[in-house]
Amino acid sequence: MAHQKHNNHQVKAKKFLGQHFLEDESIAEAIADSLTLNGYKNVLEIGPGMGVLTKYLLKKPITTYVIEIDRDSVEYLQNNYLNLAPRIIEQDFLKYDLSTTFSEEPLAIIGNFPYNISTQIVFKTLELRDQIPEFSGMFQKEVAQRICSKEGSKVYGILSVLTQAFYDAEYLFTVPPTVFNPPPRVESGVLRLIRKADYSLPCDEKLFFRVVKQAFQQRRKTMRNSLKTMELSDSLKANPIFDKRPEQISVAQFLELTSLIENDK
Ligand SMILES: C[S@@+](CC[C@H](N)C(=O)[O-])C[C@H]1O[C@@H](n2cnc3c(N)ncnc32)[C@H](O)[C@@H]1O
Repeated sequence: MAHQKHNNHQVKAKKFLGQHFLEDESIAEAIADSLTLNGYKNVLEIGPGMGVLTKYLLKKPITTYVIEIDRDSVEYLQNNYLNLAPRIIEQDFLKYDLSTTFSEEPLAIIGNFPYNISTQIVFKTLELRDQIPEFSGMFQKEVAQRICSKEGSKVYGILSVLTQAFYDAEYLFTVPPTVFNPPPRVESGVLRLIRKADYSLPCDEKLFFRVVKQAFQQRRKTMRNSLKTMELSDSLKANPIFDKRPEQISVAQFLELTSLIENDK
C-alpha cells in the first residue's frame, strides 16, 4: 500500500523523453474527438504520460491501449486508471512490434507526441500503413504544417510527399506553449491523417522514396540536377517536369515521375 501511495505522485517531467504534460483538458478532449472511429476498434496512444488524453479516449466506444516508455508514468497510470492496466504497454514505440498486441487488426494511432521522435513516429506509421487507417495527434507546429503542406509551400518537403502518398492530411488547430507543464519553446499543432481509400502506389515504393529524398536533398536545384546520378535517358529528361524544383511538384506528379523513371530504358 505504501508503494501505491508513492506512485500517485505527479510525474516529474523528464526532458530527454520529451515530456511536456498537457494541462488544458479541453484540448485533450478535442484531440480525442478528432478520431473518426471509422474502420478500427482499437486505438493506441503513444506516450500517455499522466493520462490527460487517455481519459477522453476511454470514454469512446473503442478499446484504448497505451504505449509508454517511462516507468514513472506507467506506475502513475496503473494506480490511477485501474481498468486500463492490462492495456498499458511499457515499451519504446519505435522498437515495439505492433503485431505482438494487435496481430493484424487495424488500429488508430493518437498522441501528444514526444517531439524528439515525432518524425520517426510518422515514418514508422507509413511503414505500417496497412494496419493504421487513421492517425491523429500533436506535433511541434512546424512539423505538423510540413506534414500537411501542399506543393508551392515553403515547408513542403519529404515528410509532406511521403505522408500524402498514402494519407489525406489535415491540419486541425494550433496549441500555445502556455497549456503545457513545462511549456515547450515552440507552438504545437494538431493534425489528422486518414488513409486514402486506394493507397497502393502506381510505382515501385523504394524508388519513389529514393526519388523524393534525392529531390529534396537539394531543394533549390531542378529535378534534372538533383536526379543526375540516376542516369536517365535524354528523352525522359526532356520532360518539362525536370525543369522544376521539387517544391513545385505535387504528390501525384512525384508518383507519375517515379513510374516514368521505372520504365525508362
Ligand atoms: C509530450 S509528452 C505527452 C504526455 C501526455 N500524453 C500529455 O499530453 O500530457 C510525451 C510522452 O511520450 C513518452 N515517450 C517518450 N518517448 C517515447 C517512446 N519512444 N515510446 C513511448 N513513449 C514515449 C514520454 O514519456 C511522455 O509521457
